[in-house]
Amino acid sequence: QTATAEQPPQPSPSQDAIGRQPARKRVVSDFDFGRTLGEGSYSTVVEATERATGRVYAAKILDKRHIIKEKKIKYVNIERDILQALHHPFVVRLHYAFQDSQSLYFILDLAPNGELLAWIRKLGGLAEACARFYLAEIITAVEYMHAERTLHRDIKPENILLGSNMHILVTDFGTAKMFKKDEPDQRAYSFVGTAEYVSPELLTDKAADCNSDLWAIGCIAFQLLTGRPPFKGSNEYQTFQKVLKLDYAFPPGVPPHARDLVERILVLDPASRLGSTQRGGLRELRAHPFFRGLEWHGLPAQTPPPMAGPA
Ligand SMILES: C[C@@H](Nc1nc2c(c3cc(-c4cn[nH]c4)ccc13)C(=O)N=C/C2=C\CC1CC1)C(C)(C)C
Repeated sequence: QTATAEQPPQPSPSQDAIGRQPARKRVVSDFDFGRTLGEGSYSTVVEATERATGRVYAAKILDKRHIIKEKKIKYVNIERDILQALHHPFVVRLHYAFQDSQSLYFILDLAPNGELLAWIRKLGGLAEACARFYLAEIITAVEYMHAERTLHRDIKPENILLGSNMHILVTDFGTAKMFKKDEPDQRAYSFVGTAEYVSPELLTDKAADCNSDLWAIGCIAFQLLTGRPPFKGSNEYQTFQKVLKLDYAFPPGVPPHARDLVERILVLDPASRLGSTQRGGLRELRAHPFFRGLEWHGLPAQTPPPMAGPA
């Protein structure tokens, strides 16, 4: 198409105003699938390179027959809808979704620096400045989800990934719950999370709400500081007993402010937890002395402190 002097080139009908291609439906053959990154209960996550652009993503692949046999279709649709609805720098983004005869494919952000859990294990916990920074990012991400009427319900260090810039990407919404605007009872009754992070109220009256995600944040805070979750039994039942009895202890060397923050969150009565919905929500955590000096605004634009283990 040649542009004459007086007539600028008109974008051809297949191009939109600024010459961009409209988003074309992707198919399996658009991608080369590579190494396995993680295994979920009903899915595998592998590296996926888009042939046309060379862009590298993560592909969550679900076997359709297995999903149908296990009656998980509802959960898969819930996860896709929630991933499509959430837009935040600290939440993994869904770029494309498609299927072939055997599988469903979700094409998502790749988190090249893997799971936060791997870093905690490698370093035996994080230095106070790192624990502060990453706890603040986790609180920011969960606060955003709660503002979008979404409970994650399975927050844990293996679901908190690290992007190439070492900021967090929260993932695994297969067990999340998004409430409708006018839904009166913002509590969910259908799922129990991972034993080490499950809240006492979920074990006693099966009801999970924002305060249950807050409890998990308290468990993660302990683990960031000490390298291990607060409640860990030799089996799931033992772990549940420890949770119900608030049976945990700090190892020596945890700074007093950090210890105080954990102790104010890991409270059996959900409403009495620092950051509970009854006390005004997660924003209450920002004022705690442990976060003194941290700039809460613009975390995605800040440079994370270099990953380091406890002194
Ligand atoms: C939590 C998940 N594990 C993972 N899910 C995702 C990863 C991921 C990456 C590494 C990794 C990268 N480098 N080294 C390790 C290790 C585990 C990963 C990623 O990059 N992008 C999106 C992901 C998930 C999105 C999808 C849930 C919606 C489980 C264990 C369930 C498979």
